[in-house]
Amino acid sequence: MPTDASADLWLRPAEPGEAAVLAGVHLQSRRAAPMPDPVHDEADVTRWLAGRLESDEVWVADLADHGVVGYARLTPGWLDDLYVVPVAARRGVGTALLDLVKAREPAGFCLWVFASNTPARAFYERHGLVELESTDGSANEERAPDVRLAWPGAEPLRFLRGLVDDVDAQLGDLLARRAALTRAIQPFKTTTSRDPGRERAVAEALATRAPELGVERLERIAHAIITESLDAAAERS
Ligand SMILES: O=C(O)C(=O)C[C@]1(C(=O)O)C=C[C@@H](O)C=C1
Repeated sequence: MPTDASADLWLRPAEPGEAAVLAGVHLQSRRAAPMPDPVHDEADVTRWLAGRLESDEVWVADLADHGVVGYARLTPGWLDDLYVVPVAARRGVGTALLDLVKAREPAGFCLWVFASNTPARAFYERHGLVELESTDGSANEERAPDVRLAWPGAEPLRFLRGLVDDVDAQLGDLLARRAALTRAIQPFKTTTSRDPGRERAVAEALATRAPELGVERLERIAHAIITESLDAAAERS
């Protein structure tokens, strides 16, 4: 389909045989951006994208004078890839792809961006995405800090509450596990008094995972969790 941005720009679904071309776009745009070096070579990326083309929704941007210059890859609720080659920069290709993704995922979606990629973060901010949590990168292949972003869609409150519900489901499981451990420890203790040193250490450990909250807040949160866990344990016995 032609885009509003330019009569020369076309967006169309990717074809099954395009993995090699898209791998070139992927690696060229990665190398031009302030991102960690790719951990996979072109052959690996091509093989991986060939698989993704079978399962994911992939849209390609074609510029009349350059051919394929960008692509976007979506899975339900996520924008997994959005890459534009440097030669096509500032021609509205990224915006056109992002607008298409918004139209395809009107309820909202998330994506990950490397923390170091400040141009991409500014681009997404200009386009109404909001930054969610930051990580230290230990869960990604590059081991580089990253940030989750959300486009909250047509009904932001509904979309963001859906994300809260997902996290609360995990938090509930973690609270159940933690309360059970607090209970299991008690019979092995020689005193029923609380151990402020241990509780401070718990808060400090939590702060390495949730720096946005800081040790003092986490100490209060841990205190409430431990108080209620001890109370629940006492009620059971
Ligand atoms: O480690 C202990 O001594 C516990 O009793 C467990 C626990 C906790 O739940 O983390 C609970 C109470 C103490 O004040 C400190 C820690």
